[in-house]
Amino acid sequence: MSSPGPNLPAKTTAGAAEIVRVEAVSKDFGGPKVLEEVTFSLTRGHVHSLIGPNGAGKTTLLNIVSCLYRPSSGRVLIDGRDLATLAPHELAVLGVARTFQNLKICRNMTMLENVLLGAHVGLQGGLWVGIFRPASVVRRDSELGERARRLIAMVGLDVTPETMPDALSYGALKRLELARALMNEPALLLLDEPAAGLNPSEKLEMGRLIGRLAEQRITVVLIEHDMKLVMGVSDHVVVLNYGRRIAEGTPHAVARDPDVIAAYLGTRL
Ligand SMILES: Nc1ncnc2c1ncn2[C@@H]1O[C@H](COP(=O)(O)OP(=O)(O)OP(=O)(O)O)[C@@H](O)[C@H]1O
Repeated sequence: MSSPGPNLPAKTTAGAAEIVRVEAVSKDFGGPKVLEEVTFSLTRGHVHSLIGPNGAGKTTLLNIVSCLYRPSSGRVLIDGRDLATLAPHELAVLGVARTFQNLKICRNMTMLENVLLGAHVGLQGGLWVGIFRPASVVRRDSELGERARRLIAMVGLDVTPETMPDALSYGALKRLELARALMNEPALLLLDEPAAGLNPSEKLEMGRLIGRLAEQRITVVLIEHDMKLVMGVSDHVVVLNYGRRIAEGTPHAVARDPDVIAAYLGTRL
């Protein structure tokens, strides 16, 4: 992953490039709407948090932005491309990666192999290339292996990459998932509750890690219930309640928004 060059512009909202636009998105599953006319846009290289009480529609929205669900109406544009025109596998080409609320780790594969699963490389050349492995394929595999090892270290997993997942703590497995999501050098990273189940020091470390990703110009969308983490790491927060966007803005602004305070029944954000 490349570091930002010295000439990269500082993070500003005004005039900064939009990477995602969610336009009047509604969703139902055959019953009442779980998302209703939700509109907002996300700025490249920023950390955006999607918050709201349980059942507000956060994961549904993330599933729409990652092409797992189609909206019932409205549309989502990534880099100006309407997701309705894309097949789900084309999302990786747009540079979108995600992690899930529940761990999706292959227990019978090493950490390294799990991270390598994040590399979207097809079997170019088919079976014969796979069997005879020309120099270009050997070189590609070795570069991917190096990249996976660097990412394992970057997310702070200080054990040999050949370690089996069963030897890792829950917090370490969350970081392993993050390393796998980074394997394809995403421009847009969608994280569904990356800190759920972590202890306070692991949460702090996850927050630092997310901040470092944004420094590398990766746009992060974070669903998170831990308000300390959200307030500490976000440039921009979108608040959903009963499927509607009730507020958006800086963490400071949304924490003082009366509608947001009411939605959280007075809970201090
Ligand atoms: N596949 C589905 N079929 C039917 N209803 C669904 C489906 N997925 C989500 N829902 C409903 O949509 C609503 C919003 O759910 P969603 O998981 O998006 O909320 P959330 O804000 O992510 O909640 P939480 O914070 O508890 O994870 C809920 O009422 C849920 O039951």
